[in-house]
Amino acid sequence: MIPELSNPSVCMRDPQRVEEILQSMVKAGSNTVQVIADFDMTLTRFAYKGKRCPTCHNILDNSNLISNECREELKVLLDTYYPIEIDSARSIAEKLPLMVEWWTKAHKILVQQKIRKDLLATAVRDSDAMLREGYQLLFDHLHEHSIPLLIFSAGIGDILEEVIRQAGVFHSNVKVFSNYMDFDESGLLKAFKGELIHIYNKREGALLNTGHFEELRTRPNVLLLGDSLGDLTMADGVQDMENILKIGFLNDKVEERKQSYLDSFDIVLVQDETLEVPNAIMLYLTGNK
Ligand SMILES: Nc1ccn([C@@H]2O[C@H](COP(=O)(O)O)[C@@H](O)[C@H]2O)c(=O)n1
Ligand SMILES: [Mg+2]
Repeated sequence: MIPELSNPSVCMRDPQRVEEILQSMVKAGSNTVQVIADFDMTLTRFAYKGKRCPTCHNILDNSNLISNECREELKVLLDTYYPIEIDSARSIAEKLPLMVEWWTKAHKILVQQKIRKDLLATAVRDSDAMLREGYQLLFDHLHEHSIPLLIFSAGIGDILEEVIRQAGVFHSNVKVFSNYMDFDESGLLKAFKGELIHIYNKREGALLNTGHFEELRTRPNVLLLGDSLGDLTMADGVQDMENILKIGFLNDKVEERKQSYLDSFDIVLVQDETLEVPNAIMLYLTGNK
């Protein structure tokens, strides 16, 4: 049906079920579809030429907006908590308080640095952050077809927006739920706004934004893109959902995590740095292929 579903990176627990969901979505029409995507390591690359690409947080960690001492502290946190984030031997319940601990400690350190708002764009420009290959087609195609794209990220909203702005794809159909920085009147970081979003409370984040999902009530068919099992709850605010197709990028610790990803996502993309498969699905749903 979609040749890209035979790519070597594609794994599916139940290809028949994927076909049924796609057919049902095509029948309903692309004007009933919305896309909900995670950002770090989903819309952005996990690695390029063998080197890890940064998350929103890492863009700051690696920048000169923070002191060397702070960089060291953030690195210790990353080295402590990232292995926990991807540890398949621990349950989400066990990991959740540790993830809260990670985000809380990191944000506290960042706030102490009095980061300047006007320097964020330079930090992004100087970083190694990269959207996945095929991003232009995905963003532009969704925009051309007026399909809403919600980017739901436990990263840093201000950085995320800058990444997509600099890539020229922050179109009017894009909405972002994330952790936003709060600056004082002189433009120095003083706090993070609102409720913290970490990788395991996206359901709560979604339910705090019922207004957004209410507006999209006529779009009960969802294409979900994520790289963490926590991303599976990003669509929990969608009202009267009819179909959901869940695509998961499995970037790291592939063998240990493959089975749980296959059990949870409809399509698993193993170490695939491109958006080729989501794009092929998008084109199929909009009748362009
Ligand atoms: N201090 C931190 C905290 C989290 N991260 C990474 O951010 C990712 C979350 O962002 P999403 O867009 O994927 O929701 C998460 O996977 C963490 O690894 C970080 O780098 N530093
Ligand atoms: Mg992610």
